Amino acid sequence: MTQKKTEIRIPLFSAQDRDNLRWLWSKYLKKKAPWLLVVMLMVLVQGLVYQQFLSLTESGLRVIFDAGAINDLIQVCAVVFFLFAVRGLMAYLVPRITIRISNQAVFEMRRDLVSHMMSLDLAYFERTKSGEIMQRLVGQTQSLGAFVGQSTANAVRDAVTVVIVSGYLIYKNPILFTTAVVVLPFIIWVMNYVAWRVKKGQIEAEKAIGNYMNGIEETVNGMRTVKISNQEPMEESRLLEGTRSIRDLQMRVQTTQALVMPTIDLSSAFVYVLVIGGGGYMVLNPNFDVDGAAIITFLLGMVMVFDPARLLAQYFGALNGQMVLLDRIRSLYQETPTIADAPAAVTDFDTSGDIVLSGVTFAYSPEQPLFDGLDMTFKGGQVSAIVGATGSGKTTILSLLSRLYDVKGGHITIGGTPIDKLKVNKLRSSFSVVAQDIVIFNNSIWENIRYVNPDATEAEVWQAAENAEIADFIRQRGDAPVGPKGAQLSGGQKQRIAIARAFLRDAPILLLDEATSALDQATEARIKSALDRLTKGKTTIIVAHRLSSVSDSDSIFVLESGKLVEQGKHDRLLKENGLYAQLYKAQKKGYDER
Ligand SMILES: Nc1ncnc2c1ncn2[C@@H]1O[C@H](COP(=O)(O)OP(=O)(O)OP(=O)(O)O)[C@@H](O)[C@H]1O
Repeated sequence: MTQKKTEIRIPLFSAQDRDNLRWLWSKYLKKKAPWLLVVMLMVLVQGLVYQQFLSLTESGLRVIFDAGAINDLIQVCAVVFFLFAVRGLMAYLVPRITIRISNQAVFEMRRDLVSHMMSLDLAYFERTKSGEIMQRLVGQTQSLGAFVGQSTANAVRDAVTVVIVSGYLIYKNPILFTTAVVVLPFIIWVMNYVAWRVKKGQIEAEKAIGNYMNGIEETVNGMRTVKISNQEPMEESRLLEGTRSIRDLQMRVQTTQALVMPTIDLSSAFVYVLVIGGGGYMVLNPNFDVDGAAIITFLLGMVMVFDPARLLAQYFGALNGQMVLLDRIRSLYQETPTIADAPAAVTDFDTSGDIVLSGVTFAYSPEQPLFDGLDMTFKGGQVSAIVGATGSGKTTILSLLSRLYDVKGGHITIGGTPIDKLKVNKLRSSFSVVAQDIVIFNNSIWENIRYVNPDATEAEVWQAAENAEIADFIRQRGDAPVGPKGAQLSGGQKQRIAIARAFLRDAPILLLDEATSALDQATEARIKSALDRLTKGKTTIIVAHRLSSVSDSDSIFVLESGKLVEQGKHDRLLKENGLYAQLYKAQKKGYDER
């Protein structure tokens, strides 16, 4: 059975579009209303100039046809020149104002987008392509800003001109004008078709551009893997495929938009013929009180209507594409953070107290539950370790403590205070974290360390660097930036920067996730003694695969598939001969065999 292909028509100016426009107006344009009013007045003057020009032309032509006084003709010419000078002045001032308004609106939109983006949960960034975010912050805001500024002002000017000149022509010769507008339904039909196709194409084009930008980011960031796996041709063809689909979609949008001009041109040619024919008939027929000057002026008026009408039609053709951009931009604002300060959030809590997880349930996605009633207590001021197989949920526990994600059930308390009753920034500032995925910025190592505490003194930063055994390397490299994402550094150097950050931050709770896994044993041993000094008296939670590095912890928690299966000190766990003992023996055997 063949499936009938049904095409979903995307509504033009849907309720959503109207709502988006209202939002744009109230958020970014309303406060500029006085300036917009000035623009409107100037635009009105421009339209009136055309009407006056037509009226004066008719008088001038009569002077010529009726062999009138030359002075009258000079007077008409002088006034026409003056009127166009006024129109020229307006044409200069209007863009000056609208460019200011639109660039300011783009600036405010980007500022708000960035600020809103910063408030969003980590989960948003994990499910959204970075290409899409960049596209909103860069291209879409720019394009929309330019459109609402200059293009819309021009469109209003054109609309005013069309209305005023048409009004004048109706007043002068209603019969001829009615004859001329027979083409209107045809123009409306074409415009409707164009607008719908443009909107549909623009939605697909925006998706394609987002995918393309994301592809570039992935390829550039993963160049090491690309090269080592000889996958340059594959990446090249992936990006080529992306550009190809953008080209095809843009061509489709622009080819459709290109229908506007010939439609208007054809319609105008038809109208001119009607006006010359019908107007000529009126002049020749004594039943009509119409002379040659009136018909020439009428024809001139029609030319003056069609030119702005053509631009106006183009504007409406593009407008639907812009509605798509507006919707994309607004959708980012509509993302709401779930991890935020509770209404009566407190700032004071006992950072040295126990960290308790009670009946914690959590899942990254409903299909894959991770914790289902997890109970754990990390004693305040002590060193606890979490061990277990890869994927058992160790890092997730650290993420839940700092509210990078919120628990789905149960609760976590620090010193007796539930963490969701604390101000989020206060909670997070109580942690020094050395994470598995270390983020390094393209700056000097020194600046990278200072990042976690911009108010630190120079001596404090150096002390932290000394503690993390990276100071000599800083002296060697000086202020040289370390490349995007720290590409010019080794894994161990990045890890030492992260450890230096933890020293510099010196927060009351330490979370160390595989903090020394990339270090050679000699460096690890040296850093370990410094870390021991750092962790002294602080609640410390260490996640480690190398069990020998956590064997002296006050308490060791053993996780298996999101469940706490064992807990205790190293010796006791060995005696119990459970999972920990198995893991420990397996690792020891591995070392002994080397
Ligand atoms: N951001 C995420 N979105 C969805 N699933 C995730 C995310 N982070 C981790 N997971 C999944 O949750 C589970 C636990 O991950 P977690 O990183 O906590 O494990 P881990 O014990 O720290 O592992 P490892 O020892 O390999 O670092 C894994 O199955 C992982 O695939």
